Amino acid sequence: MFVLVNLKTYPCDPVAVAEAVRDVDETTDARLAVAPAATHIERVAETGAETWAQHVDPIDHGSNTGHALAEHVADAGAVGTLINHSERRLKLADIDGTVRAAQRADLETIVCANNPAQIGAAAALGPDAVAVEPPELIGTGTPVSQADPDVVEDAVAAAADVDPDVSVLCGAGISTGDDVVAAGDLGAGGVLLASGVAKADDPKAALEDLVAPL
Ligand SMILES: O=C[C@H](O)COP(=O)(O)O
Repeated sequence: MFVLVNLKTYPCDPVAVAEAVRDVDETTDARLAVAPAATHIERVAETGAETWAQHVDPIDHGSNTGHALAEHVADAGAVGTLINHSERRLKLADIDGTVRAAQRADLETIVCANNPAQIGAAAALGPDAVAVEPPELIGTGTPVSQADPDVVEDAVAAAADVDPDVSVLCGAGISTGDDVVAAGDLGAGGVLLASGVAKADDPKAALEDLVAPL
């Protein structure tokens, strides 16, 4: 299972969380990675933790003030990027352009979507993976894998119909190892989570609990 921890803009220490991700990753067969804010990518990547961007823009080198260029994100140490997170929604053409920009910079891609129909459309754009996240469950602590198992199963089916090589993650409210196991039982290849680790008093203990049953 792939466990990707999105730090959003939570007021945690990104380097400390990254060190915990790195250390716990060495104890498990699961794959752990962390997605810090753009300004923290370089420091986080220097810890040795697998580092992802939360967003890049569908642009090339040039006159793009205030944008995140895929090549810059890769140079800073990121190996992949989230695209179209529920808190950073894009138009369809921009999702497509961002997947191409990330591929140009050799960044792995996960396109996020709200529901199975959008997952099918996202999978058609050729990312490495898609992530289904019902927005109403994000940050609630109520795990999608238990509160809305149908949305996960339907997302897995929708992606497989389009491209069986596109992996499916699920996210929203995931915070325990049982939630991760439930996600795997529904066909997900990983989980995308944030508050369960970023807001935990002890992020390393939270990570250890997430991977304990795997
Ligand atoms: O990127 C992560 C998701 O939005 C889930 O957030 P959450 O784990 O706080 O519900």
